[in-house]
Amino acid sequence: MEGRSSGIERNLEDGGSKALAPDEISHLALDIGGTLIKLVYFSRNDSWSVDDKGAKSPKGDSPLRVSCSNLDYPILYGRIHFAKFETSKVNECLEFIRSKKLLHGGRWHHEAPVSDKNGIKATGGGAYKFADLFKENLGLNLDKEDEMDCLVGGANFLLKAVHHEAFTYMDGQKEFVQIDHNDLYPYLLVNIGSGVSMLKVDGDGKFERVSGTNVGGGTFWGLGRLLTKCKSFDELLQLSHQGNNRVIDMLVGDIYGGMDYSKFGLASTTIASSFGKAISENKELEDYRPEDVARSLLRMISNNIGQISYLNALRFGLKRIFFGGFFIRGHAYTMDTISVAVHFWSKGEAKAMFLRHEGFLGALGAFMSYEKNNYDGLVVHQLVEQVSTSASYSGDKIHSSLAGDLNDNESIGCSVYTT
Ligand SMILES: Nc1ncnc2c1ncn2[C@@H]1O[C@H](COP(=O)(O)OP(=O)(O)OP(=O)(O)O)[C@@H](O)[C@H]1O
Ligand SMILES: CC(C)(CO)[C@@H](O)C(=O)NCCC(=O)O
Repeated sequence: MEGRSSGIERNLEDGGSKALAPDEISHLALDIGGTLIKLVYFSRNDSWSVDDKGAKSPKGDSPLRVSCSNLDYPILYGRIHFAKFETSKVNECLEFIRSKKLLHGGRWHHEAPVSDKNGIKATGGGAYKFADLFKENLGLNLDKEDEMDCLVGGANFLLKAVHHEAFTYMDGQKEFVQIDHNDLYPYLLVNIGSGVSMLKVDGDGKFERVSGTNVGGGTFWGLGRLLTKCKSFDELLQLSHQGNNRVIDMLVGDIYGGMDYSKFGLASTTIASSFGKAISENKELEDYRPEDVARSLLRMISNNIGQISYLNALRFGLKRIFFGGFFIRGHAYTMDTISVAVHFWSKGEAKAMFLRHEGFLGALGAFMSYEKNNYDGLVVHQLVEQVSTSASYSGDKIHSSLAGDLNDNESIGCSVYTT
């Protein structure tokens, strides 16, 4: 995973490697998962400002203020930035935070209580596992937020605040979904990370973790690495593009002599048994093309997750299923497989939807949880624009990111106020 093995940052407004002045950066939040660390922070930017109607005004301090609980706060303009790192290379994350001076930024208006000095919001299992490492290396206290709370907080925030966040994907067609804020709940949130969590979401902070499966993104990457000798997740995904799963999967037609099993709606092309052909042929792993193995594996795991998701949606009578987590990576074949599985099993009743900021739900939830504090809370007042550039960070170099990977080249322009 050359160039991507280090931190990957989206849309560096300052041109990339230059660290922003410390007081321009704040509200750093982390989601430290089993495979990836996701990092989100706000950078203040006075080079543009936007009024309530979305009109831009010239550089300078904003005259706008917002009233909240009888208090008056100045509105600040800037961007929410996203970055990710491999958890196994946590030191690169530490170095990124250090080199970009992310931890000194921040407290604009109030002095934080002494106990909270140098504290940042963090979620995911790594917030526990790496607490000492962050403390020893950066002097940083990880203020732990529950990972499911954060997933739901992040998903609700994105669905309500970001235009064109959710979309369907079927037969190569991507269609953005208009979210009706008054008719968002209930929905099923399926987060496909290393493992998979399924949550029934009924409102802000109102949810239940209804299911999960250990066959998730970690399974795809782990098994795929062993079977194909791929060196990176992106390479494995790329391989799967070129593969043909029918070489390894046993299809209904293979069993039925080329015919459909139409009595039960099973077309001859339906997979009857993932990897099923590998038992009947006198072949070793080396005799299969890694492309075909990668394709079968991706199909097997996506299908399985789609099916379990459908069953859980059925359990609770949910029609909308939103999929997040970095397993998806905006990858057409993955989304198509999940969509077809949901469509097939629900007979078109349930809809699979995907999120543009799929992998950052937890980190955004942790970021939004600053708002809950009664000091130094950050309230996103308005999301203004969506700008894409093709920049990624590795050490102090900028690389261009993978084409089509929405999460690798974005930050969100926004106005905020701090309470
Ligand atoms: N660059 C990458 N390197 C490794 N895995 C990747 C990469 N990009 C996407 N993935 C996939 O994303 C998965 C991790 O997704 P995500 O970051 O959402 O979960 P996590 O937070 O690490 O896991 P968990 O929530 O289970 O602790 C990996 O298991 C892999 O399938
Ligand atoms: C353990 C977590 C929550 C860690 O993020 C995740 O990897 C997961 O949901 N795994 C699936 C566990 C299960 O429900 O079988």
